[in-house]
Amino acid sequence: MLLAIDCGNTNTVFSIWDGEKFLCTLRTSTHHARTADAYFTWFSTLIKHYELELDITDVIISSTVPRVVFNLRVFADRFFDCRPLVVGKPECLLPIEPRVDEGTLVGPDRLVNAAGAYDRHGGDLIVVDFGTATTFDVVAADGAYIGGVIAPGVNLSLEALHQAAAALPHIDIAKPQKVIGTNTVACMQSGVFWGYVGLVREVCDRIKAERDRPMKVISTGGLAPLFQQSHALFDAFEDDLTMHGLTVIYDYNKDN
Ligand SMILES: Nc1ncnc2c1ncn2[C@@H]1O[C@H](COP(=O)(O)OP(=O)(O)O)[C@@H](O)[C@H]1O
Ligand SMILES: CC(C)(COP(=O)(O)O)[C@@H](O)C(=O)NCCC(=O)O
Ligand SMILES: [K+]
Repeated sequence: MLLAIDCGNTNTVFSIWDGEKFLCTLRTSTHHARTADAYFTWFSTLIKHYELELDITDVIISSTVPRVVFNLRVFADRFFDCRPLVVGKPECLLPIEPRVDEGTLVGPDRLVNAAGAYDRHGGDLIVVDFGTATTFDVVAADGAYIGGVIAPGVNLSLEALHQAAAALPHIDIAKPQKVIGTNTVACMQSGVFWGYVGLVREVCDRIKAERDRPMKVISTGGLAPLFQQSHALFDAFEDDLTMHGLTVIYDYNKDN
């Protein structure tokens, strides 16, 4: 049984894969100072709720936060007696190497998204991941990650407004009914929500024009559901795309 760990800048997600399906998914906030023992306390307490027969033999980790990897490695070693595969490290093979500028360290989450999306949809894709940052990962016809776009995340944009302007409150994102806000909160939500709809449309159109071919657009990430119904931006929404990519990379390493 595989424990797949996807650590983003905001949230860390653990999923258990039995070779055919995910048995359960647990989410906690990302803290670089969390120890291996603290991970285990949290994990073992929560997992009881699912009443599963667990036999975890392997662990794979993708982390956009380099500092958490040490404690997750200790966690895997101490409690599951295994050496985890860490995406982005030389010993973790990728089904196909990224084609980017030499010396570029691509976020492992983006490599994982590319692998997961290619496995499900084939090539010529754009994966839009609404996480801490909003990333666009471009996948070529052969499945290679060939670059993309990094924009500030939705919540980060709202937080930046609040931090920089004395009269703007801390608010949560929501889809506004109208564009013209008639109060401060509605104005902020409109700017960020409709601004992102425009951002996604413009960036995807330009990527397709630059690649000069039709491309499928897949959305994922914590805030993707909010944009799912918005004006046919996406061909598919897959909230488990990163987790699926981790199982694809794990299988590839087992076989090679
Ligand atoms: N179900 C949800 N509803 C509202 N906001 C969410 C939800 N899940 C995640 N978020 C928010 O979406 C943002 C991105 O979350 P996530 O995709 O987990 O980020 P990351 O992968 O970068 O850690 C965060 O600001 C988080 O607070
Ligand atoms: C762009 C990111 C911050 C997105 O991370 P996330 O929103 O998932 O926490 C992450 O993929 C990253 O740190 N990338 C490194 C730079 C690059 O991918 O080119
Ligand atoms: K992201």
